[in-house]
Amino acid sequence: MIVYKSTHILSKVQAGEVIVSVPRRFLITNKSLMAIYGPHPLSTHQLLALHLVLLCRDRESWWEPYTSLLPSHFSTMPVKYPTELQNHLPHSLTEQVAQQKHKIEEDFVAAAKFFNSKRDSLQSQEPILYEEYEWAWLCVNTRCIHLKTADATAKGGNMALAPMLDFLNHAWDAKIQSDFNIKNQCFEIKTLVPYAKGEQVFISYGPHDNLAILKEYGFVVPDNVFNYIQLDDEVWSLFDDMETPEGAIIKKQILEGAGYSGDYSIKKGDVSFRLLCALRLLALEGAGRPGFNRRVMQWNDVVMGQTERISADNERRVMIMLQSICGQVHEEAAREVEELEEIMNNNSPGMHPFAVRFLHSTWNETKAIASEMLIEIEEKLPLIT
Ligand SMILES: C[S@@+](CC[C@H](N)C(=O)[O-])C[C@H]1O[C@@H](n2cnc3c(N)ncnc32)[C@H](O)[C@@H]1O
Repeated sequence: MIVYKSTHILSKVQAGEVIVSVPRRFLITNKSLMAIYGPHPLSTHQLLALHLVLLCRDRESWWEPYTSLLPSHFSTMPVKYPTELQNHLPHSLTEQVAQQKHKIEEDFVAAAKFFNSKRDSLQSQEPILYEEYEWAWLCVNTRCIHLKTADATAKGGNMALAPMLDFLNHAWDAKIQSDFNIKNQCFEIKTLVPYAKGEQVFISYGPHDNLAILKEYGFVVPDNVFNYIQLDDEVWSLFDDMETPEGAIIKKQILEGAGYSGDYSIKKGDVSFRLLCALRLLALEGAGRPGFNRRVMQWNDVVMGQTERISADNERRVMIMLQSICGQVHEEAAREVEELEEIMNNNSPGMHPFAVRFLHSTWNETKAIASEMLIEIEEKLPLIT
């Protein structure tokens, strides 16, 4: 069972009011931990996770009211999915999740080594187990704040745990400001909109699409305006399918040289300019043959914003290529939606129902974006003259 904790307003709040304020002495930072552990070779994330492990082991800890409210598991995070579910992740996420797993493993080794070197001076004598460190690492990942003030001793970013503040949930459209207030020495969250008594307060964890939220925090939000579809794999295979091997190399080098290699995407009703640039170049004929350089100059004019298009024919070919890519993505997403529905209906053991539901939702969103794009292309194609 997921225990979803959230923060609600006790009495009416005006826009501009501070809604959460965590005094410096309650922030768990690299500096505050150095006072306990001394100089150390760890990144702040590695050390915060180790500290959480040790805090949770200490039943007498002053922090028990805080640690007892931390999540009991992270089964909705892709890094914790069973293999059967991981096989349904979009390609763009598979590699990132593998990297995250590798990072946790590396951090565990570094933290365990440091702990062993300090074991005599620390009360906790039992060796650190991977499972408990992974849990603590994910707690830090899903709950830390990033302080803007520079701390030269903090490696890998000036992160901190801010107890209380980390019970605030995310909404992509939350309107807040957060910063450390040097006057009163508190980390504060100010709301930019009013709240009525009893309403849940949200903050924004950043302008993330649902796949990024799923990977870093293990949930998704409805109607996320930051959703998009990454299409690099599809674009590169189109280059290989439509060009001779030499032509593909020439065109990929042109994209590289112009700074337009990769990061191709579409979102609701919008094709990224980078993707259009790549497809416009792919639609140019005769790579490496006479006259090609002149056509590349025309392409360059469009890239630089000096003209809007190369030709009607080029635009039409771009639309047809986009149609083929979106068709492919739509087909894959529809298949994944069906397969995940089957998994949901079968109540597969070892799979958290919310994990399946969230992943299903991301594929449904991909399907919807691709489907809308296909309708738009259908309408646009006959109008290109
Ligand atoms: C900083 S904590 C927020 C407090 C959290 N709800 C708790 O129970 O401790 C971040 C975690 O809260 C959950 N969360 C935050 N915003 C959410 C939302 N809009 N919908 C569902 N879960 C959310 C996710 O599990 C995420 O990893």
